[in-house]
Parts: sequence; structure tokens; C-alpha cells
Amino acid sequence: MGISEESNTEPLYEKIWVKYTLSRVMDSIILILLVLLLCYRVFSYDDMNHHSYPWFLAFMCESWFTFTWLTIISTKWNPSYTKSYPHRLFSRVAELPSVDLFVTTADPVLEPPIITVNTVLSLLALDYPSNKLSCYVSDDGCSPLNLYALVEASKFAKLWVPFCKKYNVKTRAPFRYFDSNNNEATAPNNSPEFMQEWLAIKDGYEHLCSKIQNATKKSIMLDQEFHVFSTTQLNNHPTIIKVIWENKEGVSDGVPHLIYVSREKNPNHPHRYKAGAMNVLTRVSGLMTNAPYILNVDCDMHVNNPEIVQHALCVLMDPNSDKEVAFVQCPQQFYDGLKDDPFGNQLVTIFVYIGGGVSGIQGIYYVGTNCFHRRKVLYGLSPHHHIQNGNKDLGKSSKKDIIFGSSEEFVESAAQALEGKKTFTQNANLCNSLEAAKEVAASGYEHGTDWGNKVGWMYGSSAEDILTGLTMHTKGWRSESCVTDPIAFMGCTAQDSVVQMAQYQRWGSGLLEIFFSKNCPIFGTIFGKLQFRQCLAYIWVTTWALRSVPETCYALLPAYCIITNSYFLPKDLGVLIPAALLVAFNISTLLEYLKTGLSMRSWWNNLRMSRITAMNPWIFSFVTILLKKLRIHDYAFVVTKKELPINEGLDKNNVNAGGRFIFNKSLVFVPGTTILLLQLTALIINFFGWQPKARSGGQGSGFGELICSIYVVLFYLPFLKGLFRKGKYGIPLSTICKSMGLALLFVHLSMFIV
Ligand SMILES: O=c1ccn([C@@H]2O[C@H](COP(=O)(O)OP(=O)(O)O[C@H]3O[C@H](CO)[C@@H](O)[C@H](O)[C@H]3O)[C@@H](O)[C@H]2O)c(=O)[nH]1
Ligand SMILES: [Mn+2]
Repeated sequence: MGISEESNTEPLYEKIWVKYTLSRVMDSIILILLVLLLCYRVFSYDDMNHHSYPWFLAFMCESWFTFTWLTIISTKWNPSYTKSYPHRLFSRVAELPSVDLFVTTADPVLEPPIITVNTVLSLLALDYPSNKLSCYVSDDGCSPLNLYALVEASKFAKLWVPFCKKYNVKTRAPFRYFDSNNNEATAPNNSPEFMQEWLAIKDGYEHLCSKIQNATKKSIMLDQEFHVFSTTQLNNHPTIIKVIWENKEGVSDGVPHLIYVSREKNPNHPHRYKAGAMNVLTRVSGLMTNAPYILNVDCDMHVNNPEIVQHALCVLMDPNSDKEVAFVQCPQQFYDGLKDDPFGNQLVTIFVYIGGGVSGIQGIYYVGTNCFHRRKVLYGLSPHHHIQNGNKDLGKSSKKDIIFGSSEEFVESAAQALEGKKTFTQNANLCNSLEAAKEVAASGYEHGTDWGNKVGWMYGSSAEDILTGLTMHTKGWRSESCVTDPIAFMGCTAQDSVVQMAQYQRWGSGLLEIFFSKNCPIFGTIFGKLQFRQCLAYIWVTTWALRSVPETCYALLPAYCIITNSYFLPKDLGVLIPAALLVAFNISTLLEYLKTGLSMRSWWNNLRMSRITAMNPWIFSFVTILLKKLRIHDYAFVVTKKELPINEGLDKNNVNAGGRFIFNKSLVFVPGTTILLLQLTALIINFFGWQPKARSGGQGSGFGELICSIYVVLFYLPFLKGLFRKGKYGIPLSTICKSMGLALLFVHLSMFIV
């Protein structure tokens, strides 16, 4: 069999199923214990009718935990991942398709332009014919600084891109390539020619950095091409689109197109945050290049594997997947992660166990970045739709207006994308479509259309990513994850606890909003094509914020019981059930961490952070959505602060400090501080034997409650330290006072409720 024949029969990608037997066994044991505990509570209720509140409350909380565990176990049950064979792609397809690359940035202060620039450079240098790539940057900050940085970056790209391709550089974000920890920098090729070029490139990059830095300090002169910014306000400005670089000759080894887009903002029109920005990019790119595939990344997510486009295309171009797979999601991993993951935000095990698990059902969630979409799916196509049907559905020119808006050019381009026609003419002049592009980037363009509702990125949640993926799964599409070695993209994650709390709070509310909307996964299964277990997986993720209620109640129970001398744990041998649960849960999670190659410390940190997250930011997420539903108060998308990578020498010694909790006056730390103060109160009361007499001669709190209380204190150790520390590492006095007030109120009320 000849090589070409062989590769014509072999698949472009394979789905590989993994069996984590140990995980399954442990998870099942935990489920059985949870059910046993619930049964115990029900059956022992009768003969001990002096059981009071705590018993009932514990039962309610444990029912919720059991339900959550069911969703987890179902999601994790048969994990899978894909293996792709890029070398087969080249012999299989006559011509590689084009891919549009989207980058979003929103705030030049929280998202320093040099970070965006690195992401863009890494995209421009992808190992893919450059005449098939076009990079669109959306700037919601409407900042001349971002435009300036990109213009300068495009100049540097003319050195950087050929250099990367010539020497097959692995790390294509310059700041990572020149990082002193990167052993690739000079290793592969020590020829004088290479060294000379290397030095020139390093020089060029440093020059670029210092130019951007100077511009940040001095602010940009608003003349010539920057004149348009002279009258702009953040929330009130016309559309600005600049073709920064056009690969006019369409050469395959040049620099891809680079286009800057700052969509119109008008205080009278909602701008829908990131989802709105993505939809504008979709339309603008539809007019300019209309590639059938779209890769989108956040401004901090640089390419870490230059061959990732080929890998993803293997999945998307497989003959079967055209009618099945909507998108290909690559993992979200982070560089310069703090040692042992003190804030539990590196999400490694979540990606392996939950991400892998859900990939084995209907497909991994879309997480907002590092994802390849099919344009036609974004335009609302359903799977297994013949093009003709697709046309009927989305067709009829009168109806297309309502769906896609009033731009005839765009409606035309959308029709072509839906039919899978090749429209990308390599020598087309991008500037010809500027006027049409400005029209579709206008703030009022979407009014009365299906954008954000049936087409494009979905509106109605600050977790637009999960919502958009869910809508696709509900239509019956699948998705695949694409895990490569090295990992495809790397980004930055919150570097301190304050930023982390804000991020979790936004996620919590965005997700819960989906659960309480018409897009709720439960409806998706009843009325749509969302598979049942996929529905459970979506319930697991969209109800994060709801967990705050049972988790907080459960954490308060031991303190309450000690203070009032009552109990919530079984008094007889039944106590072995919760004890076994505690042990099994800890062992099983610990084993998962160790198996993923993580440390024991990082296991504990994550365990602790899951509790802290559930009881602090998620309470506020819950309240936020409550207020929104009651139409009392709406909320905004708070952009996560991104930091430049830790400079050598400067912070390396300070890594411990980096892992330390910092606090501010935000209310988000009040629940945790209150819970901690209550446990301490309870422990003191217990120690000095100040408990009241057990009610009506019944039994009082015991060893179990004491252990639980201490366990909660252990989780809140960072808060405990915070009580005694000063400055940003200490809990502010105002927070302590508020928490003390709440704790006193709680103790006082407890006395009545027993
Ligand atoms: O009005 C806005 C707000 C944000 N963004 C961009 O959206 C991206 C994500 O924002 P970020 O603050 O980094 O949020 P994260 O918490 O890191 O984002 C995660 O969660 C989001 C959903 O909550 C997803 O959209 C992201 O892709 C995912 O990485 C960034 O590129 C922003 O520039 C905009 O373009 N316009
Ligand atoms: Mn981010």
C-alpha cells in the first residue's frame, strides 16, 4: 500500500477512551456512603423524635451534596480524549482552509498591551500558511495605546514570523521565548548565523517593549492615524477599524492580515461585553475574509504549540465530523502558576477529570478561549442539516434580514458560509470592505435581529462561553477536546486572592443565570437534543453558586451545635458513615491529584479553596442573580486583572508572599470571617465547658461536632492568619467588625431557635 493510499483510509483523528477504575470505585463508594447517610437519617428519625433542627438541616444539605455527587460521578464516568494526526491532513485535503483568529481585549490597564501583543505575535507566527490566516483584535477599551502597540508589533512581526519558521522555534510568544527559564532560546542552533539573527530579534523585541512602555507612560500623540481617538470616550465613540497589515500578495510565508476593531459604543445601546465583541468580530471578519473556521483566544492566551491549527483541523475536517462536531476546545492552562496552586485557580484536575469526562458524553464545554468554531454553526446551522435545508431554515432573503441584520453584503457572506462555498479570494483588498464592516460593527446593528439569541455568541450571561456551547449542544452538535503535547495555549491566571474572588463571583453569577433562564439545561434535554448525562454535566457547572447555601449551612452546623449543645451527627455506630465519608472523599481526591502529577499541598489548597469559594464569592453570585431576577439590580462583566510574568530575581524570592492571601474591604470576605469567628467561639465555649444544658435531657454535642468545627477552621486557616496580620495581608478592621456583629447575632438567635 502506497503512503498516500494508506493515509487516505486512516482517520484524521481518533477518540480514545480512558478508564480510571480507581476513580470509579472511589466515587461509587462515596455515593453509596452518601445514600446510606441519607437513609440513616430518615430511618432513625422516628425513634429519636427529639432530633431537632440541625438533624433536619443536615439532611437537607446532604441531599444536595448527594445530588451534586451524582452529577459529578455521571460526568466523570467514561472520559475520553482525541488524538490527531496532522501529517495525514496534508495528503488528504487538496487545499487547506482559511482560519480567522479572534483576540479580545477590553482594558489597557487591567490587560497591559504587551500581553495582547505577545498573544497576537504568537498567532501570526502559527505554523500554517499565512495567506490562510487573518487576525482580528477587538479592543473594547478603545485605546490608542492598543492600536499603537499592535502597529509596532506588526513591524516586529516581519522579523519574528520568518525567524520562528526558519528555525522552527517552539515558543512563539516572544516574552516566553526570551524568558531566562526557557531553555530553548539558544539551545537548538549555535551557528554564528543563528546567533546573529537571534541577537537582532532579541534587540527588536526589547525595542518593541520599551516603545510600548514609553507610550504607556507618556500617552500617545493623537495625530495622523490616531486622530480618530481624539474625541472618543470609553462608552461613546464611533467604530474604528484599521487594517494594520494586509498580506497583499497573499504569500504563504509572509505575515497574516492584522485588523484592529473597536466597535461603536453608545450609552443607549447595550454592548453585551465579550459576547457583543465576539459577534462584531464575527461579522467584520465575515465581510473581510469569511473563513469557515474561527479560533478565538482571550488577550492573555498565547499559542504554545504552533501546530495547533493542524491538530484542530484534523478533528473539524474529518468527513464525519462536519455534521457532528461544532467546536474543538483546547485546554486552558496557565504560565507562571504559583507553587502548589494556593488559590485553586489552575484548574488542572478539573480539566482532566471533568473536562475529560464530559468529552466522553456529548462533548467538552466551550470555555471562552482556545477554541475552534465552525462559522456556519455560529450562524445557527443544526447538525445533519442538508445545505438545502439549512437554506430553507435560514434562507429566504426576507427572513435573512431578521436573522443577520440589514447589511446586504453580510447576508450574502453568511449565505456563502452556510453553504460552505469558498469565498476567500486571496488577493481581495481588505480595505474595500471597510465601509460595510463599519456598518455591521455599529452599536445598533443587532437591534431586532437574532444575534446573541439564535446566532453568534449568546447574550444573557456573563458566562457567555458556557451558554454558547450549551446552545450548540442543545441543537444536537457534539464537541471535542484537543489535548496536544505541548499544550496548545497558555494564559495567565489570577495572581492574588482578591482578583480570584472577583473572577469566581462573576463565573458563579453568569453560570447561575444560565440555569435560571430559558436556556436551562433541563429544558435542553426535554425539548432539545441535549443528552441526559450532558444535561447533568451542565447542571453541575451552572449551579456552582447554588452550592453556597448548603455549604454555608453545613459549615455553620458544627458551631451551632456546640454553642447550643445539640447535635447533627449520629450518636450510635451510625457516626461511622460520615466518618467513612470524610476519609473516602479525602483519599479519593488526593489520589486524583497525585495521579495528575500534582503535590499533596496543591490538593489541600484546592480542597480548601473549593470550600472558601463556595462560601464567599458564590454567596454573592447567588444574591446577585436573585437581585437581577427581582429586577432590583443588574450586574456587569468585571474584567480579570492580568499581570506581566514575574520578573526574574524580583519576585522569585517572594513566591511565598505571592501565595499568601490578601484581603480588602470588599464584602466578599465577610461570610468567611464570620464562619471562622463562629467556629472559634464554639471551640472556646466547648473548651471552657460553657455550653448550656442539652435540651430536654437529650444528648448534647459531641466529639463529631468538635472535629467538624476544627476541620472548618483548618479550611479557613488563611483567614485565621489574616485576623492577626497587618496591611494587605490582614483582614481589614471594618470586615472584622461586620463579621463580629453577624456572629453575635447568630449566637443570640441560636439560643432562641434550639
Ligand atoms: O466587555 C468586555 C469584557 C471582556 N472582554 C474580553 O473577554 C476576555 C475574558 O475576560 P477575562 O477578564 O480575562 O475573564 P476570565 O475570567 O479570565 O475569562 C474566562 O471566563 C469568561 C466567561 O466568564 C470567558 O469569556 C473567558 O474566555 C474565560 O477565559 C478578555 O479577553 C477580555 O478582554 C471583552 O472583550 N469585552
Ligand atoms: Mn482571562
